[in-house]
Amino acid sequence: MYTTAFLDLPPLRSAAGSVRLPGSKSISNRVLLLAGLSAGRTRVHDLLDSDDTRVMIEALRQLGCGIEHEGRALVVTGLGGRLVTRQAQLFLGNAGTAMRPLVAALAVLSGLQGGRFELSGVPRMHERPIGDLVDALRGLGCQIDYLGQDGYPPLRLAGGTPRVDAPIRVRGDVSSQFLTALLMAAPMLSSQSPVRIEVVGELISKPYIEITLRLLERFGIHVQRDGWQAFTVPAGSAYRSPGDIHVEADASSASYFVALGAIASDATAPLRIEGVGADSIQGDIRFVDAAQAMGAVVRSGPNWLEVHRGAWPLRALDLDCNHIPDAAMTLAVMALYADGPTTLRNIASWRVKETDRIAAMATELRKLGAEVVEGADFITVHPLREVRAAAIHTYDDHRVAMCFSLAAFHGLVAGLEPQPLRILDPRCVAKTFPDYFETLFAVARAATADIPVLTIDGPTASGKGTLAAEVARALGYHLLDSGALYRATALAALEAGVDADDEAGLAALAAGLPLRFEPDHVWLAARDVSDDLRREDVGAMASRISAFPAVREALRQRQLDFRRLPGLVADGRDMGTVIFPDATLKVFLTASAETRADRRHKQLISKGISANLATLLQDLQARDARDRSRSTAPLKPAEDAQLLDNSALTIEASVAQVLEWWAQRRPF
Ligand SMILES: Nc1ncnc2c1ncn2[C@@H]1O[C@H](COP(=O)(O)OP(=O)(O)OP(=O)(O)O)[C@@H](O)[C@H]1O
Ligand SMILES: Nc1ccn([C@@H]2O[C@H](COP(=O)(O)O)[C@@H](O)[C@H]2O)c(=O)n1
Repeated sequence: MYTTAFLDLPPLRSAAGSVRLPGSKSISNRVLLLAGLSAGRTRVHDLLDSDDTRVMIEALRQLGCGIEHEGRALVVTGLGGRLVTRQAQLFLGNAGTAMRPLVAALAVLSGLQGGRFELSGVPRMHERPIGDLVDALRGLGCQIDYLGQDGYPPLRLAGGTPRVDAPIRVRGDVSSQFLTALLMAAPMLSSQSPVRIEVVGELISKPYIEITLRLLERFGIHVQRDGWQAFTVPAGSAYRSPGDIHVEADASSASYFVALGAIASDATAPLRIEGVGADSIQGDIRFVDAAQAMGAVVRSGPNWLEVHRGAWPLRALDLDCNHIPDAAMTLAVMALYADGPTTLRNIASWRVKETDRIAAMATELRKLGAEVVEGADFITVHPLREVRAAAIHTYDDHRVAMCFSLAAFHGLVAGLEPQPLRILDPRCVAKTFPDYFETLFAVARAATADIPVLTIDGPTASGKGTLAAEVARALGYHLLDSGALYRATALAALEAGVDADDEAGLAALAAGLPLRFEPDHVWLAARDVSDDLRREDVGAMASRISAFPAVREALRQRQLDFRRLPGLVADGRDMGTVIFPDATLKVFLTASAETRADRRHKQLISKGISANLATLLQDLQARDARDRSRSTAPLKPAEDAQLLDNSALTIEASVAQVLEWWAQRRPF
């Protein structure tokens, strides 16, 4: 997951391959609560692991449900209708799918059995209306107090005397989650008589109610329906755990990849989406119809989709999106690639989601250069005719971040000069799809020259590795420690007894090294050699063999292969001069030999390795001399490098300086 302050996306050009999507948020949180209310154990497979499900799991744990991991499944041992904890303060982040159903379930339980529960969330949660649900529950006889502003969380649920002698009435035109919440809680009120719930006003987001009804069925509750206006839970209904239940992949998350295929995949290499398909019970699967109307070519199986571009530019749409409120945001970005203005209607619910999504989408699309018209319940987006480099504000809204990543393909629009795109606070995708950007980068392609590289070269122990790792972390970029390749060759040569003067033998060894890099670890075949690579004898051997042109050539392509989306920070001796001469920023890092010897000395001592400062200074000077004087790729600053002497700088100050130089080269 990207936890950086921003993520820069270079211009993207195509997409191919296969993605497996995380579980549906809507299904995950419904299943968790139903499992928590049922008696016995429910083994939940393919559960979404995200911010919103974590708050639900934590709430269930606080309420006394058993939560255990069994392999990759989560086992919930439910309450069986009996409260074991009568008091709790539950923090539910910004998860509407946790807040609304828990309010209903705990209001009913505390009314029937006594108890006092406080439910709160992040500040935005306290701006998301819940008054219609509270009114319905109060109408039943539940006691609920607002702890902040009337009509909004936080709330206190403090008992009461719930009765179902009259139908429960709830508004359906603000959020369908209110009805979902009541449907999931209703079985607890059905011991004596049926529970009838009547919807006041036009019910929005009906497909989400369909999910609720289907999942209630799986848990033994057979709701009788009167169209979309009234629902009856029969008398004597009781939650029954299905034992095992599988969560299908998230259809709303699939929308980004369906759109990606429509924009950037061709028929010879379509984009394949695993985990959700034609048999999905999620309403957002209907996004596929909208994408097809815009020109996508889609094939599907029960739990997979395959998508590629059909019409280009895409065809403009005028669509009532009430049935796909979440996925419709993706259409707003697809509209940039259409042949005319696209209007998305009946989307008033966008205004009370994680943020005011109509305002957010309009503001950010305009930043890119698009013409946008917004109304109370619609948005019209015109295709891009000009484009600007833009830093997209994401409003702590996962869907804003995910759908705007698709704007990075604007270079595919005829006549547009591609511009970099910045997604601010990319971590917000953790709400439903923590690995969204990693998944995107696994299938998206950019021109190699467009993938930014920042190089840090310099002599031994100048702090290149430390600086490079920190800068890569701040930017969310990949990291290449090129010295590790030379060290691995040296280690393999020492262990195989290859002579330090045998250039051809060393080059052959380098070319065939079974090397694998993981964060903070380097593997040689099945062995973790991270510590061995830092040995002084290995460093000395690396310094000798790195002078051979054939060895350098053997390692060249491996280094180039590190240039992957979204970008690379590379440290070594010749990163800026030879391997990545087109790097966006080249830093040449130095420190006095004494300072460097002292740092290396401390580094070794801290690892429990004894070392002599004078010997270290001598070795280091010898190694510098060898690196500087060799004929191939000698250690020297690139002509366009920024020089940084960090003898008197802290690590933090060095990192800040490099990030400042980087920022100066960015258009944001
Ligand atoms: N600016 C700095 N101030 C103080 N210590 C630093 C600074 N930069 C790095 N160091 C410390 O110096 C030591 C050597 O740093 P590092 O391993 O990053 O150097 P390097 O140039 O990558 O070395 P090598 O070329 O041998 O791989 C580490 O212990 C690191 O914490
Ligand atoms: N791009 C590079 C990186 C390293 N070397 C040589 O490898 C030795 C070990 O490198 P460290 O950065 O891990 O110390 C080093 O002494 C260099 O001789 C290189 O040539 N080019």
